[in-house]
Amino acid sequence: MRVVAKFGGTSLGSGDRINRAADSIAAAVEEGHEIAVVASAMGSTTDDLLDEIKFEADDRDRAEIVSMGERTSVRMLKAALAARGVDALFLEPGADDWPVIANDLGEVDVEETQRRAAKLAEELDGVVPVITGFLAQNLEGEITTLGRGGSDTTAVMLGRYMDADEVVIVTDVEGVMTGDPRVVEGARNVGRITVDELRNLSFRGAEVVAPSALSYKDEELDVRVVHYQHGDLLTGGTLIEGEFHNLIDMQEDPLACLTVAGRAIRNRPGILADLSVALRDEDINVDSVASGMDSITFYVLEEESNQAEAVLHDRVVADEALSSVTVEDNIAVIRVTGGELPNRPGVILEIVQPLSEAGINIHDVITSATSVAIFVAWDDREETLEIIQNEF
Ligand SMILES: Nc1ncnc2c1ncn2[C@@H]1O[C@H](COP(=O)(O)OP(=O)(O)O)[C@@H](O)[C@H]1O
Ligand SMILES: N[C@@H](CC(=O)OP(=O)(O)O)C(=O)O
Repeated sequence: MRVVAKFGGTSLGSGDRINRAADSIAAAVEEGHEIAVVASAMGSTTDDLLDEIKFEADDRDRAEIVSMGERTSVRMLKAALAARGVDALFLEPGADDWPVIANDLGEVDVEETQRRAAKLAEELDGVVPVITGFLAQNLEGEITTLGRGGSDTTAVMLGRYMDADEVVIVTDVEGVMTGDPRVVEGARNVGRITVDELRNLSFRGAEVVAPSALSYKDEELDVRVVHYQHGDLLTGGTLIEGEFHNLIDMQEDPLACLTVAGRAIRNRPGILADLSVALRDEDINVDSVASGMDSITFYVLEEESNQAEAVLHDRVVADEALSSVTVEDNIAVIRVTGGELPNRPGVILEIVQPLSEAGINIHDVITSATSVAIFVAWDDREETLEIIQNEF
């Protein structure tokens, strides 16, 4: 099996941990696997280096300084592997075989990186390359970085472009857990999770795998998260499944929008739950909810609109602090999911501006960490879809 194993800062945080990392790599090589290693800076080295820049330094100097973290780790790990009789070499920007090319903003040159990674893969041949994570080289040959947490991106991207079977992210937790074990008690390993689910979580603070790394995951590439104490790179931990979806998707059937207004919405805890339970009890599936100060809007399939209206009307009649329910049919929703949406300043404007120029009335915009849903009239859906497709 061809494996890219990424060791995070925590798994290389001391000489003892580097020995442990080298043992696990040596064991996998011994079992006959082809291994490429991606190494982060030891422990908190990146933060420590950045903290010591107490002077004006341009981006180039900062990248040079911060790169010393990863450049130290790969030398340590390569030497630890050599001490175990493993034939290894270290790779950093500037090396002949260096694979990761990006501009000074950290945007990867996909074509060039793919070409170089494929070449590196051909040359694996019994030698373990230990590659600096997080670092890239621009087309002028200068050092740049992929941004904080970028070693995960190095690993998953190289895993994909080197045609690896598996990427293993070695860190200080058993895997992806039900919550951050540093914060919640009793967190347990989820065992399996889809890449889209994890990407949502990682955009919202679960730093176990960087979100930009997950964009490179495709169906064929397994990504596993394991604890550095586990010892075996190829079993256990959490398996991240599926393919990252970057898509523009139009709901096939028309929706109806039901809006409930009343003062209860502003000041009564549990009102959203009450209304949701009433709909659930009638088996009505809610597509989306948009909550304002004085009203709540539920989007449901249009074919369920009459039933939903009756349910909500019963609640309004029974509750003095609710005033009215109203329905609009013939609504379409177009969702833009994935990509670098959350990192793209002005992304909502990029969508709504051309729609407004085309005279399309936007019914609602609902955003999440990794998606934007645009609600428009059913008759405007084709034109809206076309405009959004042109924008992305
Ligand atoms: N749901 C979660 N599952 C696992 N770890 C999580 C989760 N949410 C947050 N974390 C945190 O992510 C940390 C691992 O990420 P990070 O510190 O970046 O590791 P590394 O140095 O190996 O890259 C864990 O120590 C844990 O506190
Ligand atoms: N060392 C870099 C890159 C990185 O990915 O680190 P880690 O794997 O420890 O999260 C950083 O701190 O941003």
